[in-house]
Amino acid sequence: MQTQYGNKTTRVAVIGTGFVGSSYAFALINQNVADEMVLIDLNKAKAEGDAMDLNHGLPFGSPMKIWAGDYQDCSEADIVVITAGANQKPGETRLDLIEKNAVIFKSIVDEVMGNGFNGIFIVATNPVDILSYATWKFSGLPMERVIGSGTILDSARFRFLLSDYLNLDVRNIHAYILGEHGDTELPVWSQARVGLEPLDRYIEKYKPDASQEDLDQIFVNVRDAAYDIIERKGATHYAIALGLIRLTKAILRNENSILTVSTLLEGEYGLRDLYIGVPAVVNKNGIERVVEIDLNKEEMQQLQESASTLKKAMQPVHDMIK
Ligand SMILES: NC(=O)C1=CN([C@@H]2O[C@H](COP(=O)(O)OP(=O)(O)OC[C@H]3O[C@@H](n4cnc5c(N)ncnc54)[C@H](O)[C@@H]3O)[C@@H](O)[C@H]2O)C=CC1
Ligand SMILES: CC(=O)C(=O)O
Repeated sequence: MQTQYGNKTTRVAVIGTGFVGSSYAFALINQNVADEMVLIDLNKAKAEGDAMDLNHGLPFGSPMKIWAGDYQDCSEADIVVITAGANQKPGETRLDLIEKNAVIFKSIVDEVMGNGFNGIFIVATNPVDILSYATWKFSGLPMERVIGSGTILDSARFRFLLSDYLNLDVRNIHAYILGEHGDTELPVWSQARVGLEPLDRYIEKYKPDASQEDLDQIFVNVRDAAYDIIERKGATHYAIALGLIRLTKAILRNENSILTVSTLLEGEYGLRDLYIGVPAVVNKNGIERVVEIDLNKEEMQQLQESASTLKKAMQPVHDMIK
């Protein structure tokens, strides 16, 4: 296959084949973006079963090599996607998962690096901002090669709910959620656009029955979507899987796409030494650059508060890297 990685065989390793990992794996076989996919899980039988099941679908799709493997297979991987670890139980916050998932991450990242991995990590496990920072620290890789899914999913939810409200194609809604992938995230209303129109102008002209209460509720529904879905079916996995695919493609196809991912800030937005969801250009090198969009005073304040919540919650990781 000819990809942006030239004629080299492209390999994605998925660590953790639970709801999120297996949904991602299923989506990947439909995208014709990687030549090989290796599935790794503590529960080896689950990874083997998934590999068998996915392989049986290949006659209906594009050629690909899929197998259940182990950490040695990461040495040749271009991307390692980590979706392993505990998920939220009803009522649990993402930050509640930090203690157990940080320990799991230490062992996974040590194994991956110990086997000579030299590619790009994509992290999805929660709390994703803190575990992306942990992966960067544990791996010793440059920051541009450790990317968290950040608010990629939240921005998608925001765009979908706005498109539904305005009865428009979601692809014409340009709006970001920034900050923690979690309870302190924030909507960037001041920069939201419909086509080329600022959202408030579009609403003024074409949606006179819109109300501030409706818009506030849209954000609440975005912020609380994980709780609402987990209450109903125990996990969220399809939309994040597609978000992770979007990120995978941006890397393997060298797209230079702007996505709201979790990345290390080194002074941007007045913040440093934490991973948090902001727009960034993603290409074959990973993070090419953070994009600093104009935030109004209230949004900037909310971002600072979100960052400060994350910094406080990072202590278990700092204790592990002392
Ligand atoms: N970033 C985001 O937007 C989203 C993140 N998530 C997060 O993704 C993570 C996974 O969620 P689910 O797939 O629903 O959980 P799950 O419980 O279905 O799957 C987790 C998998 O990780 C495996 N695992 C656990 N420890 C491991 C280890 N040391 N090495 C290898 N594999 C190991 C388990 O055997 C299991 O198969 C959770 O932290 C969840 O909160 C979920 C949805 C969206
Ligand atoms: C579980 C999670 O992080 C989400 O669906 O947003």
